[in-house]
Amino acid sequence: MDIIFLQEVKIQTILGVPEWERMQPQTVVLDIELAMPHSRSCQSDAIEDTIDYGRIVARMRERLAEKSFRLVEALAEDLAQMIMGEFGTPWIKIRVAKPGILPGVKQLGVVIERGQKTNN
Ligand SMILES: Nc1nc2c(c(=O)[nH]1)N=C([C@H](O)[C@@H](O)CO)CN2
Repeated sequence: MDIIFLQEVKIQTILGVPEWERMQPQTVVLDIELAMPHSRSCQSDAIEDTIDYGRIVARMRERLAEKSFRLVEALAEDLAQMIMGEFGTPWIKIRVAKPGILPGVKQLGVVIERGQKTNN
């Protein structure tokens, strides 16, 4: 099974529980791994045979501009379901981090994993 990864994708969005935190967009940092449904592109060298990671980044930016969440868990779940539904990946792992939101903590957040890895 082949995996596409995206590391330290920075996106601005409204997120947080308290009102003060939701008053302006903050940066979330995303690390994503997603399974390819097949490995055809390794032989064909054709973008049509793979999941275009540029399109995933563009869709996540659109999504987080139009929606807002209170919890990092809910944000991660929404992106996982969107990517699985729109891009046909059978398995995804998403790490959502908030940098510098709590004093003395560099980053905090959540990691979720959805779907099944297949044996391609
Ligand atoms: N498990 C979580 N705990 C907390 C979250 C969260 O999203 N998931 N969020 C907050 C606040 O938004 C915090 O970042 C700022 O007060 C607190 N705990």
